[in-house]
Amino acid sequence: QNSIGDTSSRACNLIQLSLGRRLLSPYTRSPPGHSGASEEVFGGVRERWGDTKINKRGRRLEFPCLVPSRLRSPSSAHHPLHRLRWCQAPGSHPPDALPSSPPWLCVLKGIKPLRGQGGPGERSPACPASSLLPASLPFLPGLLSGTHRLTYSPSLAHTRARARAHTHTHTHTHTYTHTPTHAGARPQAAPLQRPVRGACDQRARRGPRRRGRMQSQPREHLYKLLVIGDLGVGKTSIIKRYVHQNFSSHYRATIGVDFALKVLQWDPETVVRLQLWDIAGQERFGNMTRVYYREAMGAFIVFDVTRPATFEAVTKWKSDLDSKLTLPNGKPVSAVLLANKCDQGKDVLLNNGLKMDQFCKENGFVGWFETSAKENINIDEASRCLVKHILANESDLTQSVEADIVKPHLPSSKISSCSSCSKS
Ligand SMILES: Nc1nc2c(ncn2[C@@H]2O[C@H](COP(=O)(O)OP(=O)(O)OP(=O)(O)O)[C@@H](O)[C@H]2O)c(=O)[nH]1
Repeated sequence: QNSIGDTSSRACNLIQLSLGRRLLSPYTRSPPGHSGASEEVFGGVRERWGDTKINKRGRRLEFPCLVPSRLRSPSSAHHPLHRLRWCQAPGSHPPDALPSSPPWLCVLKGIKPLRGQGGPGERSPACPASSLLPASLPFLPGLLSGTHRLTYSPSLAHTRARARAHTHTHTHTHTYTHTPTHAGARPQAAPLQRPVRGACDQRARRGPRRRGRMQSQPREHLYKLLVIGDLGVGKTSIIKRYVHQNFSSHYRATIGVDFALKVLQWDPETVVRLQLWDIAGQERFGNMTRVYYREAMGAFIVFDVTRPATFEAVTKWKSDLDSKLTLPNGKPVSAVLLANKCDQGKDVLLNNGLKMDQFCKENGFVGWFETSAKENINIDEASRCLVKHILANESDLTQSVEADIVKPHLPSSKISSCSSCSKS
């Protein structure tokens, strides 16, 4: 338990949330009268907490967890990754509106706004009552230190909404600080050790359409990817290999969900950040997958080539995914099939590559790869295949949003001017 400050105070509100292997209990509201800011390093995240602010009517607002204003951007409330949310602890004074100016925006991670408290969760679109969503904790450290410029493509849903409002789509740019010290910034994987099989549907275009931009800033994409499959097939090991370049033969079952971040330099102009959600194999039998799947852009479905039963479960995982998650245009999210543990040489299932191609076609996978987390085989390739399809999907969606917009198109002779103006 990681409580902060005066926990005996009435105002202290400890919220615990178990995410994956962590027990998160970071949110303790400051006691009344406490107006200073404290900092707590939590899960590698340096957070400010306990600040108070006096609003125009002299009410003191208390914030259980705060992030610096430099994270604010027009899109931050809808940010698919950081899930910046407005939130307040129960019993504290609700603000009349979201603070419109710096210094603070509240960040919510896995906290469900309480109904009946008059809290902003009921009033603010930035904090829907259903915001019980695990946080992107591994991503915040990078955001809170160093200097970095981010061009952020908003989530697809958000793009669509903005496009409707403004009749054109665009990216948002905001500045925040960043030091590439996290694991995602580590060097790329070593080259493959042996020829491997697999296939990636090549129909996806090479990447997002380039748009004319004033300056050549790197474009950043943030994508949530799911890694799902039966117990013990090697999901965690694949992520560990991909992100941290290590492997352990020790098996420890994932509980709930775990997270990791991988940063890819996609091309000289594009950086892709992958938020990998490692979902416990046992979750298919629980109710949480719907929550975990939310807003994901792609998925790896993993099976163990040494255990045919895990291959049989692949179709169940895929239909679970498709029934709970679709892109804004109603299409299924891109999914890549990983036949893991191919180093064990028992890949009878895969001896006929053609059959696997057929299986993927029938079940809506954009590709399949024989992988080994142990020997680092094909993991980078599988990821590139998935990202390529996600980028292509995003590009298609942006275009369809643009196509949806109805622009008035009148012949010039029929363009009427204001009658009162023409009278003069
Ligand atoms: N030989 C071999 N063993 C592997 C490979 N990948 C994972 N393993 C082993 O398989 C076992 C299970 O791996 P995990 O990565 O924990 O499996 P998981 O799918 O995350 O399991 P859950 O968290 O329970 O869903 C561990 O003992 C790993 O060392 C691989 O590519 N080759």
